[in-house]
Amino acid sequence: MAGNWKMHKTPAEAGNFARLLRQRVAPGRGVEVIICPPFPALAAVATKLAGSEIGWGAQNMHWEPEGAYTGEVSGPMLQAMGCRYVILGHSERRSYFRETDEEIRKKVGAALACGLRPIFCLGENLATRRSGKAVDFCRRQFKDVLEGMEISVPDALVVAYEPVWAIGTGKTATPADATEVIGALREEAARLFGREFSARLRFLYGGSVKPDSMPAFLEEEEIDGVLVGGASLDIEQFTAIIDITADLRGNND
Ligand SMILES: O=C[C@H](O)COP(=O)(O)O
Repeated sequence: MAGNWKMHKTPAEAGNFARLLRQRVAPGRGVEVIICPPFPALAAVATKLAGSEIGWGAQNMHWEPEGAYTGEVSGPMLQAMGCRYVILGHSERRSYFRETDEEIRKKVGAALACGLRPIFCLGENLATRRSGKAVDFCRRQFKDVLEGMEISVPDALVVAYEPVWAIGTGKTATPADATEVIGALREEAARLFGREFSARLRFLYGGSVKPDSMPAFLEEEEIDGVLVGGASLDIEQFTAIIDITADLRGNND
């Protein structure tokens, strides 16, 4: 269960949320939980979550380790502060900041090289969905970013399928639609990295996930978890999502 906070929460608000989350999510529930605050709040979250099972990550990084790139943050800088995850290729970065698959590929490679786990996002827009080409489009995004990449173990990477038209709109893809795309991505992963790797690679669904909409996704065998935007900002909704997941996975001790 990963929460993408986007451009929300001050360091104080983020630290407070992390403290509450730690209190509310009992260890050993068998659900991996990650929150991804904005850069200025990372240190506050890291402090509150130190020594807990809850992970945290960033929402972007540059592909170079250092240099004259005003306003940018590098993978080694994140890694040095204890960060384990980084969201890359989110559709908001692709659309508002014109990030291309080529740049995302460089970022994913740089993150893997410095020991960060990319949460690599992809997904089609509404026009592509309506044209019936969503599966081919997502498969191409996956291949363009990952083909030829050195990935030591499937656990080094997480892939999030987020149809653009479902993000922040209140509309979700159907679980069957998500399964169709993720199934095709798994086939592509098998072609690129082998069957065993592909079977263990984790895929998330993202797009207007709420406590009431998420169980249907988790019941699909292809879907390993969810990437939550708006609902991850609210402690009640986010912990409800975690509790439901623990129940569905049979780990509600
Ligand atoms: O990264 C998260 C996604 O953009 C989903 O956001 P949302 O749950 O607010 O639709």
